Order: sequence, then structure tokens, then C-alpha cells
Amino acid sequence: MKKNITVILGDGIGPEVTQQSIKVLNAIGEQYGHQFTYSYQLMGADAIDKTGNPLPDETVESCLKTDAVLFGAIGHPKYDNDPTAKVRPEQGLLKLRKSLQLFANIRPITIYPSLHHLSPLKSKALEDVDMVIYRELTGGIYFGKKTLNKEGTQASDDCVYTIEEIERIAHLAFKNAQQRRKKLTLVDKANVLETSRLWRKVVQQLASQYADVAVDYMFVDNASMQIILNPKQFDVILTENMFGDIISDEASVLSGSLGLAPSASVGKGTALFEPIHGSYPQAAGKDIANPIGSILSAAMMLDHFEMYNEAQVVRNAVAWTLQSGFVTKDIDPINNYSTSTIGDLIRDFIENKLPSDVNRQNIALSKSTII
Ligand SMILES: NC(=O)c1ccc[n+]([C@@H]2O[C@H](COP(=O)([O-])OP(=O)(O)OC[C@H]3O[C@@H](n4cnc5c(N)ncnc54)[C@H](O)[C@@H]3O)[C@@H](O)[C@H]2O)c1
Ligand SMILES: CC(C)[C@H](C(=O)O)[C@@H](O)C(=O)O
Ligand SMILES: [Mg+2]
Repeated sequence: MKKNITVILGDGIGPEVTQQSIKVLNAIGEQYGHQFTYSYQLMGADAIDKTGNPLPDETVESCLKTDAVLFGAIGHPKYDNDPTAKVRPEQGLLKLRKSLQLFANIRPITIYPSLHHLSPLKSKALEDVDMVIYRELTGGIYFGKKTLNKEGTQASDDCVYTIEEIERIAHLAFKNAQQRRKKLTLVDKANVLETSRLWRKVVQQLASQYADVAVDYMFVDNASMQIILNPKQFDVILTENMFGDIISDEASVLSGSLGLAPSASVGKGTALFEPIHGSYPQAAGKDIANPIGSILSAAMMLDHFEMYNEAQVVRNAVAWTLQSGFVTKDIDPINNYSTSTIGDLIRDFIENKLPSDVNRQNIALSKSTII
């Protein structure tokens, strides 16, 4: 199969983690006879520096005509620390999600037994944890009207949802629940917010079409606690944009690190695949960031191409590195390997180039300092 992929490296650690995914995709192409070609495009602070625009038109045009988008991360401290900046890297990502009508962001949380010790939870609480968060991505408070009065003393962000916006992601989440453990939890704040009451009403109405799925409803404050207290109760979590952003970073640490968590954004236009983490500027250019979130996002892209076996091979390769102790410093602060070494090992595993006796002594430890 031939696939053309728009690659947006972005800012901070975006380029270095995405380059590992490209190594992995090329290895898959080589082994399984696929041809992946890449169109590199700009977004974020990098795009502002080069063009003045966080999302140049060429980037959107490329995304619209390619088979998928692989994205690293955007964001830069010079904007994070300047609340008055009118042009910001994040505007590029939000506009791209809107332009591609990517209304559903799917964030699976996978637990690896070899990393139990890194989780803030006891090993027992992690057994059987396997959840996926369906985060609405093109509505809610992110996209409502924003105001700041002339004096700069009062600001507002409107949170707006329509029935149609809720229904279309809810259908995807229900369908996925049918393929999984048949449980869907709507996370909202229906005791306070009108938009959340609309979410509840719509989901209650849809539930009868999915009679085999058990539905429950949880307020977001309680859900934040339950994710830590008893995460195995969750199967599919459905939630609005901002709640999904927050609880998915929280849930990611159950697996051991935010750097492990992938995502797929799907909707009406070209699907986009990105790790859930940001540009982690403190690590930029140091070859220490965890590339697994990006590599597992590439595996989700392979699933999207219906290359299911190939996606599984990537997941097996990732699991092998984690079990073997080939991990970055977010996982092991003492004995750790560089971003690019992890990418090389996963590529070599896929290409069957690793000697069977490969062990930690054969591979150089990362020389970078702990930050
Ligand atoms: N999708 C995106 O592009 C995206 C997502 C979140 C944040 N951001 C942007 O990123 C910038 C930094 O934001 P932040 O510091 O709040 O979030 P962040 O996700 O970049 O980093 C938070 C912390 O998570 C850990 N971390 C993140 N990615 C990691 C990785 N691959 N390997 C190891 N550890 C990792 C680090 O400890 C880091 O300090 C901001 O400009 C923000 O707007 C972008
Ligand atoms: C950078 C920011 C706009 C983005 C979001 O809030 O959606 C990020 O946190 C994410 O999770 O992808
Ligand atoms: Mg986020």
C-alpha cells in the first residue's frame, strides 16, 4: 500500500520524538511492502518564526490531501509566559483540528506490568486497568466566544455545545464500547453546567440504541478522584473538550509517564495522530524525551490504514523495549537510553535485526543529565 503522510514536527521535543516514529514507519514499510512518503509542514512557534502564522495555508492544504497527519507537539515558553501575545502556537493546532473537523480525540491508557513500580498507584490497583478516553475536540470552551473588556479587568470564554456535536462523538464512543468491555462513563459537571446537562440528556437518549452497553454518569471532580482510586472501573470514558484534556494527562501517569500516551484525532477530514504530551521545552534538543507516545500514535495510524498486523508489531516492539529496560529517563532516572536509541531499538526489533541475546550492556546508556 502507498500512503502519503503530512508530518508536522512542531516545537520543543516534537521533532525528536516524531523522527523516531518515522524510523518505525519506514521499518514497517520495508518489512511489509508498504510505501510511506512524507510531506513536511509547519505549525506552532516554528511556523510563527518562519512565516508569522501559526498555521500556514500550505499546512492545511497538505493535510487535506494526504492520507493522515503525524504531529509532534507545539508550544514555546516565550508565548506561555506572555499572556498578552496575540499570535500563539496553540492557535495553529486548534485551527487545524477545526479545519480537519477532527471532533473526536481518542486517548487509550495502557498499563505495562514492567512499569507498575513507576505508577503513583500500588501494583494491585493497576491490574486489569485498560481504558480509553473519547475527548470531544472541536467544541466547548476552547472554541466559544472570548472577550476581554477595554480596561483589561474582565474576561470570558463561552462554553457552547450542540446536540449534533455531542451525538457524533457519542456514537463513536458507544461503538467502541461495544467492541470492548461494554461500559461507557460520561464524565461531566451536570450538577452545575447547562452544557453538561445537554450532554447527559443526549447520552441518555442514545443509550437505548446501544442496549448492550452499560452507561454510567460521573461528575468530573469525582472522576478525577476515581481515576486514581479505582481506575479499573473505567472502560470507555466520554467527555467534553476541556475535561478530556485534563483527565487524560491525569490518567496517563497510571501507565508510568505522560510520555507513553498516544492519541488519534478523527472526524470528517484527514485523521491526525499525536502523542498527548506537549513540547516539553526543558528537554528540547537533548535526546532524552520519551518517544513512545509518538510511536504508539503511529501505531494508531497503522490501525487507521487497516494495517492491523503491522500496528500490533509496533506495539509488540514497544512492549519489548519497556520489558527489557530500554527506557528513557522519565521511566528510569538512573539507567536510561536516549530518545534516538529507543527509536533505533524499536526499528531493529521490527526489522528482526536484534541479536537474540541483546541486553542492556550492549547498548549505550544515555549520557544526558537528569533535569
Ligand atoms: N498537543 C500539543 O502540542 C501540546 C500538548 C500539551 C501542551 N502543549 C504545549 O507544550 C508546552 C509545554 O507545556 P507543559 O509543560 O504544560 O506540558 P508538557 O506535556 O510539554 O510537559 C509536562 C511534563 O510532562 C513530562 N513529559 C511530557 N512529554 C514527555 C516525554 N515525551 N517524555 C518524557 N516526559 C515528558 C515532563 O516531565 C514535562 O515537564 C506549552 O507551550 C503547551 O501549550 C502542547
Ligand atoms: C496545546 C493545547 C491546545 C492542547 C489542548 O488543550 O488540546 C494540548 O493540551 C493537548 O492535549 O493536545
Ligand atoms: Mg493536553
